[in-house]
Amino acid sequence: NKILNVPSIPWCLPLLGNILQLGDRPYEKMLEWSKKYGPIFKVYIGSQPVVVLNGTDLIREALIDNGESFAGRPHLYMTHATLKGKGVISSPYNFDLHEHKKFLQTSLNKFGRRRSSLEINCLQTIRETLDEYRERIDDKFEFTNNQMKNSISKITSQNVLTMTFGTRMHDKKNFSHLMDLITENFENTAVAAAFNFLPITRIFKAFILKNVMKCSEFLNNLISEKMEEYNEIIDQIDYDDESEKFESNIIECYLKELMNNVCMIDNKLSDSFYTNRLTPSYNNVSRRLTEKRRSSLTIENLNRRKSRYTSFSFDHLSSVVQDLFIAGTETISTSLNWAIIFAAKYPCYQDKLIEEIERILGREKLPTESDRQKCHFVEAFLNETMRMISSGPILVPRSTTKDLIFKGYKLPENTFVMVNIWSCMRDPNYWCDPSEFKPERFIDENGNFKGRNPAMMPFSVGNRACIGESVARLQMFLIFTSLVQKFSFSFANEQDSNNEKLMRGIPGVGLNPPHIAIKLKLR
Ligand code: HEM
Repeated sequence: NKILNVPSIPWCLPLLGNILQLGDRPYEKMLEWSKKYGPIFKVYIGSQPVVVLNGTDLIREALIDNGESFAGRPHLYMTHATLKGKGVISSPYNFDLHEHKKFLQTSLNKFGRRRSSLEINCLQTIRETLDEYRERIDDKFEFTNNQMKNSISKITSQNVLTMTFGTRMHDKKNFSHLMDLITENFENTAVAAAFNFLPITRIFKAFILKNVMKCSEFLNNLISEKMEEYNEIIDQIDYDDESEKFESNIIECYLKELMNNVCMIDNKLSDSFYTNRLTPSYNNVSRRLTEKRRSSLTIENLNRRKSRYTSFSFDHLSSVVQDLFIAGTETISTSLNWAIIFAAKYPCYQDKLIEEIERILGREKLPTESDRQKCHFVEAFLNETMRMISSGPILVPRSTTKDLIFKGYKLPENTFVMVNIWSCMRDPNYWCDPSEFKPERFIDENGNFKGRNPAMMPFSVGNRACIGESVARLQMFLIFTSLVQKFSFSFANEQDSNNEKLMRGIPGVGLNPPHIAIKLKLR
C-alpha cells in the first residue's frame, strides 16, 4: 500500500474492508467520518484502498487547483469491458479525451442554443406527455414515482435521440425497448460496481455483460443505419465548406470530422477499421466508410484537408453515443422526479412556483429558453432540488494522473479517489440550515436568482466536469415549468409527507426518489 500517510479508518475486515461500515449510504458515512478523521482519509472497499475527499474547500482545491492531477478515471472492470476506455466518461485522462470533450461541448452548444432543435423537440414531446396525462386524468389520477420518472425519461431520451441522430424515434415499440435497455443498463452498472472491489462477484460477469451489451448493440445498430445514410450522401460533401451543412446532429458532425481526418491515414487508419462492437452492421459500414475515405484522398486534397481532431475513430464514436445515453437521460429525469416530490411536499413553494409561472407565461403558453431568465423562483427551486439530492452524491470515480503531494499527503499515480460532493451540498460553512429545503437561499434581496455559491457543484468542476450542464438545465426548466403550469402535485398518501426516512431516497448509481405515489390534478 503506497498511499503512505493518509489517515485510515481504524479498523476494517479482511476481504470486505470498510464496505459494511459504509453501508448503503456511503456519502453520509463519509461525511460523518470526515468530522472525526479530517476531510481526507483512506478507506478500503474490498481490498482496494480508496482516498476519500470531503468538504468544499478541499474538493475545490483538488478538482480546480490540482485539476489535472485528479482528472484520471480508474480502470473500472465493467466499463472497460464494454466501453474499452473509449469515448468520454470512462476514458483515462489523455489527448483523445480532450478532443472528444471539446467536440461534444461544441456540438451540444450548437444543438442546445436558443430556438434550437433541442428546444423545439423538447416542447413537442412535452406537449404529447401533457396530452397523455390529460387523457388519463380523473379524481384518482396517481403516479408511482417510477411511472413519473419513466414518463419524464421518455422526454429526455427523445431529446438525446434528436441531438445524436437528428430525429426522434417514432416507432413506439422500438422506443420502449430502448427505454427498457437504458434502465437495465443503469441497474446493471450499480451491480457491476461490486466487480471492482469484490473479485468473487465476477462470477456474474458473463450474465451482467450480456445485459449491458444488449443496450450497446441496439445503439450500434442505430448508428450503423445513420452511417449508411451518410455513405449515400458522402460524394456531395465538400470538406472545405466551413458552413454547418451536413452537421445537423452529433453523428453527422463526428463523421464529417472523421472522414476529413487525414492524420489517420498511415499508422492510425487501422484504429478506425478496427471495431470490436459485436454488431456486424456497424463493423461493415465503418469498414466501407474507411475504404471510401482512403480512395477519396489525393495528393491535392490531402494538403487542403486540415484535420481538427486527430484521435477520432469508429470505436470512439460508438462509446461517445453510449456515453450520451448513459449520462444524459436518467440524470435529468431523476432530478425532475425529485423536484416534483418537493413540490408535493411543500405546497407553499408550489404556490410560489405557479404564481411566477402564471405571471410570466400565463396558463397556455409553453415556456421557452428566453423565459428562463425571468423565472427566478423556478430556477431557485430546481437548484435547491439538486443541492438537496445531489443525484450523484459521489462523483464518477477519479484517479490521480501523476505522483503528487496533496495537503501534505503523498498520493502516487493511479491512486483511486472518491469525491464526496454530498459533503459540499451539505457544508455548513457555505449553507445555512443545509439539511432544510429552502429555495429562497438562491434568491437575492431584489428577488433575482443568485446561483453563485462555491459549494454548489451538482455538475462537478474542473477537468472532468459534466459537458451536458447547459442542455440539462434547459431541459429541466422546460419540462418542470410545463408540468407545474398545468398540474398540481400532492402525495397520494398524506403520511408520506412527514416520513423523513422515505425522503432520504433510495441509493443506487444516483440517489433515486422514494417509492411513493403522487396525485396529479389539472389546474
Ligand atoms: C441533471 C442532469 C445531470 C447531472 C446532475 C450531471 C452530473 C454529472 C457529474 C456529477 C459528472 C461527473 C463529473 C466528474 O467526475 O467530476 C458528469 C459527467 C458527465 N456528464 Fe453529466 N450530468 C447531467 C446531465 C448530463 C447530460 C444531459 C449530458 C449529455 C448530453 C451529460 C454528459 C456527461 C458526460 C459525457 C460526462 C463525463 C465527463 C468526463 O468524464 O470528463 N450529463 N455529469
